[in-house]
Amino acid sequence: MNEKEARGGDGAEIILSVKDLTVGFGSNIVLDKLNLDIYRGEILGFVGASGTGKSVLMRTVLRLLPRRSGSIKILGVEYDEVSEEERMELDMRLGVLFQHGALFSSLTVMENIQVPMREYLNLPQDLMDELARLKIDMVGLAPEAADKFPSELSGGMIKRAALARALALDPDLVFLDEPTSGLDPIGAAEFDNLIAKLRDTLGLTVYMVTHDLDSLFSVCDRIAVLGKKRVLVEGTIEDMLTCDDDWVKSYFRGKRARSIVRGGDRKAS
Ligand SMILES: Nc1ncnc2c1ncn2[C@@H]1O[C@H](COP(=O)(O)OP(=O)(O)OP(=O)(O)O)[C@@H](O)[C@H]1O
Repeated sequence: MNEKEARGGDGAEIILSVKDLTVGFGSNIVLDKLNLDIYRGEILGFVGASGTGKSVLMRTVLRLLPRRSGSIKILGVEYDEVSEEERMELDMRLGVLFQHGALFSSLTVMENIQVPMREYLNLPQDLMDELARLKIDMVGLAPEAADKFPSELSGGMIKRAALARALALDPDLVFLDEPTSGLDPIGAAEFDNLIAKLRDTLGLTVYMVTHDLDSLFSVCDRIAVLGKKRVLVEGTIEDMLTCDDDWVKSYFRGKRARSIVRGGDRKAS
């Protein structure tokens, strides 16, 4: 299957397709024949109870963990079936923001953003500086942030710097692991707005593991729920609100969720 053939039923291009994926550690099977498609340009929110395997899935897709069986296709291409050179090209189309930012503490923001550039591209230093400055601006950081070390940044600035690094190679698909955790509600809402803006302006596809109900209600186009070692339900927030599964019901219709829905109603009226 090539890039153009990787399309869903409604014609949307499938950018990531996971089929019958099984991952385990010893006798602990974490994911069992899991299926998931992500469409170009969407923001997919990925939720599930703690310990259900959200990080394991993300790490397996990124080839940081081995799988027992199943297939993972990026833009219709199976990683295992391509040459080393093509694999590097695929890797360049993926950006990752790990939980807590995971910036190199001994490097400045500018140097952190240039790490993927050094790894994958052979560019002169002044061009890398210019590109890094563009990314810094793109994520809403002040130009002075370029020369700061992670220890000199606030939590929100660290997330933005890590996002700038994830965007360093202009990826098609970015993975965000709990991007708003640790931010106050205003910082979290600003970060959500930034993600939505980048999706709209760059055509990014976003895979966001999150526990943040505000993010799920405000920016996610589609939500997938992980449970019982597979994707239990997927759909829009409206689908989640009418779903009969007990965990989905308590998560999306619990007290915290109801206050968000009521808040939305108030804003709308
Ligand atoms: N490297 C590993 N070796 C052995 N077991 C692991 C490893 N990584 C994860 N697991 C196990 O896989 C299961 C799923 O873990 P995972 O971190 O993916 O959960 P999660 O859904 O991301 O949880 P949380 O929401 O708390 O971050 C857990 O039982 C965990 O102990």
